[in-house]
Amino acid sequence: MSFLTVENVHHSYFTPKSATDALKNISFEIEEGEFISLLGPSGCGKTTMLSILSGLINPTEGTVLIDGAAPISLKSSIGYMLQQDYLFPWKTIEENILLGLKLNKQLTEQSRATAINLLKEIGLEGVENQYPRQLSGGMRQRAALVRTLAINPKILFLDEPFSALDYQTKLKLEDLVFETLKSYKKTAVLVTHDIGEAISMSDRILLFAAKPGRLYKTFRVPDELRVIRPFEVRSKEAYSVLFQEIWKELESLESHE
Ligand SMILES: Nc1ncnc2c1ncn2[C@@H]1O[C@H](COP(=O)(O)OP(=O)(O)OP(=O)(O)O)[C@@H](O)[C@H]1O
Repeated sequence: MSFLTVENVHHSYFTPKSATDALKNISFEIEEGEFISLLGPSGCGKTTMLSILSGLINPTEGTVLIDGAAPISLKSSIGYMLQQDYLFPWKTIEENILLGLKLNKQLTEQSRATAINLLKEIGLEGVENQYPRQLSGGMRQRAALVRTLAINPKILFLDEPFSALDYQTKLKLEDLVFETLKSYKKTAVLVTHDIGEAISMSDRILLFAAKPGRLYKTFRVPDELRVIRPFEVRSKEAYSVLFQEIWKELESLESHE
């Protein structure tokens, strides 16, 4: 059995006057250590899918299993990286990165040392006693990544974590997150609007279509691109070929709306 399985998931949002089919008949699997991107036009259900995968909402129908368990039962071992870093401004970086461990009752001398070491690995040595406002946006997102990794999550959900950053910082952070997740062999699901980001970071890309939200097509990123860092991927011929292919699919989806 795969590490993560989604079987016949259907989700509708009900209001007193209407029902929206946000997701219809979704099935896919993710292997342990895989990096998957969810890509698609606005309203195709990416956020809804991520909320279901992370146990924030229950699907109207269907099942999700992560390592054999329902997402809701894994709450303390699910990691998030979001568009905003959600660091607490009144806490130091060290207090912020240890927060998840504290909440999960996993804070020990050992886990604290591991978290501080991660901070060093990610290039933030010496900022432990600083406050978030003293750091740049990219540094804060790196601290948020350390806070997430500190709890040693089984899986990470990344919801457009780079979209609020300037272009150069975004490219640098894509590299750093990619290398860090690969070296810790973490399974990750990224929601993004950026085709380039999806190709350069993922093993596979799931393209969703809207109205109703559905899994339209899966793209496997060529092996030659999966073994190099995201920034380098962007200069390869195979990257341009896949970019064009996905671009055309997105255009045809939008023209059918
Ligand atoms: N809480 C809600 N109540 C009612 N309808 C909702 C709710 N959340 C989402 N929807 C609808 O469900 C559909 C899928 O929304 P969702 O936010 O999952 O898509 P998305 O692909 O993440 O969009 P975007 O890229 O714009 O963030 C849309 O039609 C949206 O209007």
